[in-house]
Amino acid sequence: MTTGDEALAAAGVDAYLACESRQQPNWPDGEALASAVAKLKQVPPLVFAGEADVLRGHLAAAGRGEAFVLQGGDCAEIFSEATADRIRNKIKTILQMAVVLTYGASTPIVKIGRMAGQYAKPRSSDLETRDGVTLPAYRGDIVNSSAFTEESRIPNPQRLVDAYHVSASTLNLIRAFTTGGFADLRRVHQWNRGFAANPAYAAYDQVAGEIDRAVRFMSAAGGDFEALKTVEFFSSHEALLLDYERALTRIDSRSGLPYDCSGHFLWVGERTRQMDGAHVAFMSKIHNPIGVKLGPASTAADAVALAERLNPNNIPGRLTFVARMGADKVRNVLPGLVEGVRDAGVFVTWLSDPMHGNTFTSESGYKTRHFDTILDEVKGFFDVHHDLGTVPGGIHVELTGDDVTEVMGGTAEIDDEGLAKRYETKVDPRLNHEQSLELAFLVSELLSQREHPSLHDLDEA
Ligand SMILES: O=C[C@H](O)[C@H](O)COP(=O)(O)O
Ligand SMILES: C=C(OP(=O)(O)O)C(=O)O
Ligand SMILES: [Mn+2]
Repeated sequence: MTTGDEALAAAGVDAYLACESRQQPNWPDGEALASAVAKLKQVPPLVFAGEADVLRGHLAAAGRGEAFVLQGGDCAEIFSEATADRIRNKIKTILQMAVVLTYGASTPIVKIGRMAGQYAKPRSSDLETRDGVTLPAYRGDIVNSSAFTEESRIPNPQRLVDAYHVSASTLNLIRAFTTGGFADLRRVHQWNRGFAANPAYAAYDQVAGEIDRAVRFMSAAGGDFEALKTVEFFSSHEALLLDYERALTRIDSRSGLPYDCSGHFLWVGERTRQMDGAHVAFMSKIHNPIGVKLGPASTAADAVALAERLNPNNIPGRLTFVARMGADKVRNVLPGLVEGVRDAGVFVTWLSDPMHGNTFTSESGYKTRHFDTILDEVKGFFDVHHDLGTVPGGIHVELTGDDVTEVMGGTAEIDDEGLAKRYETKVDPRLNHEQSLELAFLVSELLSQREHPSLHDLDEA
């Protein structure tokens, strides 16, 4: 055992091993798994604990309404798609959305990618059947391959190590794009102008024009555009494979506390958030800002118990709840949860995931979602917070920067037939580039209706 392992064990990080761990692969080769885990315990961390602390502060601000979170990216990242073009398109889309949202929110936008680590997928079934042939389900590139052959579906521990390296190269490019000039506000704004200039998207031209005037005003008033050439961008993924997450956990040299250095922000999924389960046990010991997905069956008691367990010291920004209720349930189920948490006096940042409660199979057999339902769930989320006087802290969406056809609707009116054109996702349907921007313009409008601190208040702060 290495010294690092001893220190982590002493910090209680291994207590999760005594709990039931759902959604883990059946690795057929225990020795190969042990060897992969041993390698991962030696590699450099992907993120620095200090960066995770900075993000915690931003999430706390979002929980108070002083910032707004945009978390987005693939449902399942794919190793072979970690190319410069695809990563650039995704970053570009998120940056474009962020500029539009900044205008509506009049607050900073906290940008978090479901990127550089989103490789493990929980599944509703262990098996998949096609044309009478049944094989183990695809569980994400970190476990097996999506190709429908017996060989491809065998969990291969070498993939844990591959996931680390692909995450490292993705993160490297993200850091380059966001600090090397690509993210310059004026450049991103010009991309948005291009989008809104398309007659099909004329509905957004007025807001794009207002942003244009705001940018010109800043320029005339001597605004510091140099500072707006770089942006902060954080990485996140579902902490599903505990062998991987544990192997990338390190003791922070500054504080002596354990951080999971596979990403800045990690979340527990709807299928693995049991109070007595291994995921909650593991997450309770790491010091990153963390999230928990809450589906429509969640109760206020569940939410409060999770908050007390995962954030016993009630540290602002430590815990984010990501509500994924479904458009038809958000207005009925979410108020009880938000009220329960508020009345218990626990600090939580609330995000809306309008994707996962709104999935259905189209007549032609595609797993899809409809743009209108996605927007309706976000609206419901804002309504609930408005009625309770609480804070809608951000959105969590599945998107890609490419022109795929996976989600129905939007101005381009993708219909069932249209889904076949470019349906590429290996798990859940993603908003394409244009649908993502549309959503940003529409959410920006909702944000602009929120109460804003007056400039006078900002002065006093
Ligand atoms: O991304 C979320 C889940 O992994 C996904 O929705 C599960 O999908 P399934 O029902 O196809 O397994
Ligand atoms: C698995 C996911 O979501 P949930 O846990 O909310 O189903 C996901 O975010 O891809
Ligand atoms: Mn998904």
